[in-house]
Amino acid sequence: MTSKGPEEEHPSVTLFRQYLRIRTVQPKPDYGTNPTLSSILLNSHTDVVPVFKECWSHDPFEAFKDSEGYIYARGAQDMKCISIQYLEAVRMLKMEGHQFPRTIHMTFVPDEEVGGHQGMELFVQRPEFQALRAGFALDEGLANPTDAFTVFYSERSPWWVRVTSTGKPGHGSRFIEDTAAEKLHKVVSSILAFREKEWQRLQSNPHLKEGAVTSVNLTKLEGGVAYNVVPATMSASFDFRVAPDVDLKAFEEQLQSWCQAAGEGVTFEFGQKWMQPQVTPTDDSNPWWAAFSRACKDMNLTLEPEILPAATDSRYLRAVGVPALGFSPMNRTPVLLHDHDERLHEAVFLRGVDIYTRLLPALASVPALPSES
Ligand SMILES: CSCC[C@H](NC=O)C(=O)O
Ligand SMILES: [Zn+2]
Ligand SMILES: [Zn+2]
Repeated sequence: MTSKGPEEEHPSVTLFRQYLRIRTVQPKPDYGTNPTLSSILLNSHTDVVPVFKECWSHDPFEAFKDSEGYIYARGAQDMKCISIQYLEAVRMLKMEGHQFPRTIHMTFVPDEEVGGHQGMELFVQRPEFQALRAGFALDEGLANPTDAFTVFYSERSPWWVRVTSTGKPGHGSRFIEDTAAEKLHKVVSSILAFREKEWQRLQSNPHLKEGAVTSVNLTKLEGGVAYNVVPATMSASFDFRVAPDVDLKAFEEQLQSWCQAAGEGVTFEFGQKWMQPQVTPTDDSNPWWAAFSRACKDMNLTLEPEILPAATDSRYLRAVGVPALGFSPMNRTPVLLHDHDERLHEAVFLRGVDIYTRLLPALASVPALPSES
């Protein structure tokens, strides 16, 4: 039992012996890092979105691997792949005995898919978060079907808006004026006309990517009690995703004026209203970007920097001053997050581990910033 050679040694014993080799001797313990420098935060969320099981080729929680190597599961792209890739890359680097000036932290947070309000939004306000001293963060991005890799340096601001219209009720057989439905229809038309304008702007400019324009969808209509009763109130809910260069105050005034123009008794409320869009600079003035893009270049990876159309926990990190990049190392992969048959090829997954084993040393070795010296 005790005389086994190294190849047979119990992994717990190996880990114990590795730990013993780190010279954490007081009064100058070598904790393996330069604790005066800010750290690298590798963030991932553990929750996934629901499934329509009957629309899947395989049980979405079985992680079935087909004969070609595609792994089918909810979370295969969003974002259980990345959680394990971080862990595997860090494990490899530790196994090879690497140490870097900056500490690498990993966070596995809940509730991203429902807005992060009980997750990252709270966490960034906690002393435990401050204690991590994060200087830079990596978080999720999206797959890219081409050879290139997409990297997200900002996100659109989610604004969930419910417009409520009130008007004259009455019998369904009559020509009633000033009804809730008629006024709601006007607001819906104004907002959908704006949607069309943004869509055309996106279509007509090949340099613009989806995240650079504002999108909106009508996602809910509520109201009414019976065919022959004109209701006194009706509402429409919209999912706006506001581009980061939009003047948010002016945009809110625009919403106000669409409602006003529809008539009396039309109001709106927010279900979600993000007011702190931030952009992580993607030029060499940002040393984190310089290290990230240089490491990618060294691996011959083509990067496509974009604004994320949706919202992730990166917005909370950026809002408290931690520059963040959204990066899911999945090229040649269709974007299947939240979709039926979400899947990832095992070779793409494994390459992602390799990519992180190159990225992490580069990021964790960024020299002291002017603010850190
Ligand atoms: C705006 S809170 C919801 C966050 C959600 N994130 C991922 O899909 C999204 O709808 O973008
Ligand atoms: Zn996600
Ligand atoms: Zn998601």
